[in-house]
Order: sequence, then C-alpha cells, then structure tokens
Amino acid sequence: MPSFASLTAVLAFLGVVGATPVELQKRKAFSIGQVERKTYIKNGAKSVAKTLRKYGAKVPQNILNAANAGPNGSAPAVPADQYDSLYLSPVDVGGTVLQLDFDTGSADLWCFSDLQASSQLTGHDYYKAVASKKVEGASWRISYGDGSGASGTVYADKVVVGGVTATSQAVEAATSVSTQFQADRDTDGLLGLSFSTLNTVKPTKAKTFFDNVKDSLAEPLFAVTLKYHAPGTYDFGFIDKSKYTGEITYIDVNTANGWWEFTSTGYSIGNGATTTVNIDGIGDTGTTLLYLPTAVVKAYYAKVTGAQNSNTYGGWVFPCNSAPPDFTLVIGGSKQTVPGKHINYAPVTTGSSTCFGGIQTNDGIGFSIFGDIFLKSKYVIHEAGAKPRLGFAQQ
Ligand SMILES: C[C@@H](SC(=N)N)c1ccc(Cl)cc1
Ligand SMILES: C[C@@H](SC(=N)N)c1ccc(Cl)cc1
Repeated sequence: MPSFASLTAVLAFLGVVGATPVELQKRKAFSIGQVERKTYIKNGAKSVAKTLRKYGAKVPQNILNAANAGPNGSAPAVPADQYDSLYLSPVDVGGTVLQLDFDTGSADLWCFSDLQASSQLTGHDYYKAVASKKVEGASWRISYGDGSGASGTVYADKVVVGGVTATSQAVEAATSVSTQFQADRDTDGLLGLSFSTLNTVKPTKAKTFFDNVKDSLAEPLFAVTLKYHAPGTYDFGFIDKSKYTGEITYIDVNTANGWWEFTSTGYSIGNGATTTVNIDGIGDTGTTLLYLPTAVVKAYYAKVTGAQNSNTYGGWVFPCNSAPPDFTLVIGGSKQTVPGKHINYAPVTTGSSTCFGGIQTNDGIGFSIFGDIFLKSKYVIHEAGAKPRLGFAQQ
C-alpha cells in the first residue's frame, strides 16, 4: 500500500481537485480505482496544465510535454482568388466538407444550407440541415463591416477542422444571405475565431469552434499563417517552429470588444525614422486590407509615386508600376514589417494600370484593422486563457 504522503502526491499530480489531505483523513475508508497509467498520466498532465494556467502559473516544460499529446490539427488557408481577397479552409460540417472563411473578426460559424432557396445554392457546397439536430427556438443574424450579412437557424452538429473535432458545435444554417455572399460562389460560409461574446445566436449565444475545442488541445491556442498569393495554414493546439524565423513577441489582448484587440505604439515607412503614436486595432483574418489612422495613411502615400485618394475608386490608388515602400508597425516593442509588394493590392478593375492600395484609412470604422495585408507576412499565435495574448513572428 503506498504511503499516505505518496498517495497525496499522486492525487495532486493527477489534478484531483477538491480532495485535500485533511478531507481524505476524515474519510477513513476509501478506495482509488486502479486506472491504466498512461491514460491517466496524459489526462493528468493536461488537467494539471489547465489548473496551472487557470491560476496564471507557468506550466513546467515536463508537464507541457506530457500534456502535448492532445488532438492538435492543421487546416490549409487557400487564397480564394489571385489577389488574396479572402482565404478559404475546408471544414467537415455534419458530414459535408465546406469551404469556410476563417474570420478572427467575428464569432459565428455559419454556412450555406438547404434551408435557402435553391437558386442561392448554385456553385456552393452546403450544410444539410437535419431536423433532429435543430436547436429549437434559436436564430442568428449577422452583418459585417462591409455591409454584407446573413441570417438563419441553428443546429448542433459535429464539425472537424484539420482532425480537431467539436462534437456538438452550433452550426448556424443560413436561410438567407446578402448579395455579396450570393455573388461569391467560393465562400460556403464563415468560421468565427474572435471571442464568443460577439456571437449573434439568440436567445443564448453559441461558442466558437475554438472555444469548444481549446481545452482538448495540447495548448489553448491557434496560430495563423496567411501567405501572399499562396496557401498558408491555421494550426490548432501547437506552435510550429518551421513556420517562422526569429523571436515571437507577445502582447496582451484587450477582449472588452470581443476582438483580438491590441495597441501598436508606432510606425515607420521604408527605412525612415519611427513615429511614436498609439494605434489601437484588431487582428482580423476576415478583412482583406490594412486600415489605419488617416495621418498614417497620408504619410505613407506621400512616399508612393502618383498616389492619390480617389473618389472614383473609394480609396488610395497609385500606378501599378509604382514600387510602394515597406511599412513597419511597432508591436510589443518589436518591428513588424509589411513588404511594400504586399501593399500593391490589385488593379482597380481588371487590366487597369491603376492599382488599389493595401493600406487604407480607418475613417468611419472607429479603430484600425490589421487585416490580411498585414497578416500575410507574419506568424500570429492567438493564445486563450486567463489573459489572452497575441504572439507575432516574421514568416
Ligand atoms: C471586424 C470587421 S468584419 C469581420 N472581420 N467579420 C470589420 C468591422 C467593421 C468594419 Cl467598418 C469593417 C470590418
Ligand atoms: C463580402 C463578404 S463575402 C466575400 N467578400 N467573399 C464577406 C466576407 C467575409 C467577411 Cl468577414 C465579411 C464579408
């Protein structure tokens, strides 16, 4: 029979919460069911890691290693078109693989469904709503910053992303989608990765896919690798050292508005001097461009030959043969540079020699948006927990 002290130590390691030694002494007769060691240790390490994180303590590497057997996963992020207007990832939603736009700027997982008029489904894969899985009385309605939107009803179904499974995910089946989504035959819906406080399901908010799976992952994080005119990845549960160079710089996130929101402390243009100014904004994979304060945008395009703020095209444009300079944001004291090439977004119309800038003003938005133009040269770790953080590294 192991000594009392060693038994207590084992219990502590297995993260058995609540059975303190004194309580155990009171319970004269008790038995511990013998369980297969490896199962318990793996779960034990995971629960110890979870407990340590819960109280803000650092998780020792040995416990992290033991816990790291979680069902982590990785999904591709494929540009929907030649200009990276958005990125699509395959997701198994109730047995049908849909192409969804992973969006760190919203919290609804919604998709085209057979509840819509069939005319809206041409060219799409879509969710087959099953009555037995319907969440009675629940509905959703979302509108996005660009004026697009969708609405419908809710089902509880299995969703799999890169081998990571949410067994009962709120699947928001569309009954109606806006013209932008009807015109976009590539996008079968969105998978929200902001904080669940932004979810639109009524009467009870639903949880995002990440919120549903994060405790089953080796680590409660996902990492975003969007690329310029090439497929990237969304990794769940682990950090992939092969996807970045140099050091990761972490910053705390302000979750009050439900976004991955943070403040950059300055910027520079080309190899110019750094201007110190606070730029509050959100990391957002669902927004194509980089929206910044007007003063910053004007300073940038002053360095671009032939640039002008066009009423015709609704933003800053310049000759496609201009070579826009690099743009650097200071984040957590580190310099995060966007290659100038990434800031030549696309011709304003097919074949035009006038190009639309990847940097635009945040006028009317109320905050800046660090969208795909910024993200597609970075490796960005989104870490949940008591104090959510973002980690940035250069790809
Ligand atoms: C947060 C994004 S929308 C999204 N990523 N789901 C956004 C908000 C407001 C404006 Cl004006 C433009 C874009
Ligand atoms: C304009 C629509 S659909 C599209 N442009 N393919 C859209 C996509 C993603 C978000 Cl986050 C918001 C709106």
